[in-house]
Amino acid sequence: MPGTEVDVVVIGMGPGGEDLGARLARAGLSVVGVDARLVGGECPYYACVPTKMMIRAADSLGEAHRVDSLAGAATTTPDWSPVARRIRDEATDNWDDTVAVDRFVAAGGHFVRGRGQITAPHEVTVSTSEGPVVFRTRKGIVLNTGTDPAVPSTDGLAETPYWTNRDAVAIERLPSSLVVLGGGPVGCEFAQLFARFGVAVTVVQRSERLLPADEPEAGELLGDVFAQEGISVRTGLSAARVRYEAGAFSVKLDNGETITAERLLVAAGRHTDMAALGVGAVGLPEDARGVEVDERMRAADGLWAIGDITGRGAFTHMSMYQARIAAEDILGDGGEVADYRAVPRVTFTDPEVGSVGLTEQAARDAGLTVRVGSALIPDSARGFIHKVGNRGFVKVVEDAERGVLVGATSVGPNGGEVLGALVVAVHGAVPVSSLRSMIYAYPTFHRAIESALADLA
Ligand SMILES: Cc1cc2nc3c(=O)[nH]c(=O)nc-3n(C[C@H](O)[C@H](O)[C@H](O)COP(=O)(O)OP(=O)(O)OC[C@H]3O[C@@H](n4cnc5c(N)ncnc54)[C@H](O)[C@@H]3O)c2cc1C
Ligand SMILES: NC(=O)c1ccc[n+]([C@@H]2O[C@H](COP(=O)([O-])OP(=O)(O)OC[C@H]3O[C@@H](n4cnc5c(N)ncnc54)[C@H](O)[C@@H]3O)[C@@H](O)[C@H]2O)c1
Repeated sequence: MPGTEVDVVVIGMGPGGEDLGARLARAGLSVVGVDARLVGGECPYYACVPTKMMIRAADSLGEAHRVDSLAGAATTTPDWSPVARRIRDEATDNWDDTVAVDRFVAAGGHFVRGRGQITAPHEVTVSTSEGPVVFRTRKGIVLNTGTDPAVPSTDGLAETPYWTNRDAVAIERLPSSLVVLGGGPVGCEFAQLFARFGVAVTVVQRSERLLPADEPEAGELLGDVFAQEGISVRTGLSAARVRYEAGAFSVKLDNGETITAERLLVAAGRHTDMAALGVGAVGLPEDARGVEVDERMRAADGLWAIGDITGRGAFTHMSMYQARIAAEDILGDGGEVADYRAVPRVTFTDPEVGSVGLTEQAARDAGLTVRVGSALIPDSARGFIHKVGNRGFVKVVEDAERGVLVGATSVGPNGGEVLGALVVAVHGAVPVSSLRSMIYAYPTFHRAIESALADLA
């Protein structure tokens, strides 16, 4: 097949691919953007934006329950319909990406709806509803294909109408009960928001605690908060068998216990099919979990990769960050190289769990001489004033030889916002002595940073 010659083909238009494609098109390159589903990717249609709208609503209910302790009495009548409406109308345009496609086209890009595959170096074949379309690239191909929900091979699960995040954000009606398989960020965010709407939620988490990628104190605290809110958290367990009969799931755990619920949500991580992307055509392993890239996002001659598939943190801000670096490289502008020392991440539970850089254990494993300090939010003036809902802490991890923070965690009300100061500290390698000499406004939650720094030992 001869194929159309263009400068760049972007396969998969997640947040980074959309941004990079438009940047290159605005710079005058001929750019083809390919997406099998919706331009913008997982984040606006199935992940960050709709889930944070759900959380915003659920947290308003959670906060209303605190009125009793602080300001009299409040009763709530939870109703999912405003949430469903907001997601449909304000977040996703009823899962229609016309606005995003038009934005890309207005920037000068050419959009093709279909599934792209690398079929040779500098060659992409797109399976469209009208048959295959071939493009040859002068500069190269950018992969931003993201991930799909990983579905465990649990006996019987595949035959059931389980939900993934893509189903859960589109529901019109709440279930009465829900089992969540997985206690990472996706499982924890969904578990709490549904529980706050009155759903009876059980989290089954294979690891020994929730949010195992974060500091142990964070997962332990969240487990306590979940228990207080009536969420059943079953750690160190996974499902051995799943059945769906008469409108109910029954989940047999590997300790023999059986849990029943109206719905089951799979939140057990993500996966990507490298073979289907055709990376073997440019000499990359098809059985890999992702695409390895250098500091300018180059994966092979004429191939760049950005976003979740690079394995550097499955976050929208990472996809956008890498997009900027790859775009500058493609345009020959030199530009910056990737620096992953201060990657921030926030799980939007209540309390929010924010972290940056290395955990204490990761810093020790890296051979650093580590000092840690922490401070509890309830012990701070603001935590005392806040009272109910004040659980949280700030923990800082110092490379004692250099006298700089290499990691930090901020859990609490607005924990993700407090994290901002800690990201500056880690990214800028601000000396701990300077951080200690700063003035921290009274009575803010971020004053706990000052206390955690004073605790460094
Ligand atoms: C429930 C949930 C909540 C989340 N919340 C947050 C959050 O609050 N903050 C945050 O930073 N991150 C969050 N994330 C992670 C975030 O969604 C991703 O990191 C983000 O979408 C970036 O992904 P990406 O750029 O790799 O591509 P994606 O967004 O995954 O998009 C990839 C695109 O490629 C397309 N595609 C795939 N294969 C092909 C192919 N062969 N041909 C053509 N097109 C293809 C897909 O259709 C898709 O549109 C959340 C994730 C989940 C699941
Ligand atoms: N706020 C945010 O930034 C945000 C929110 C959601 C997701 N994300 C990103 O999306 C990615 C995916 O998140 P996730 O929570 O789906 O994945 P994850 O891999 O972080 O967590 C999945 C959890 O499921 C557990 N698990 C796996 N198989 C299981 C089984 N069979 N039974 C019980 N438990 C099982 C694992 O122990 C693990 O802790 C993450 O990288 C995350 O950072 C980010």
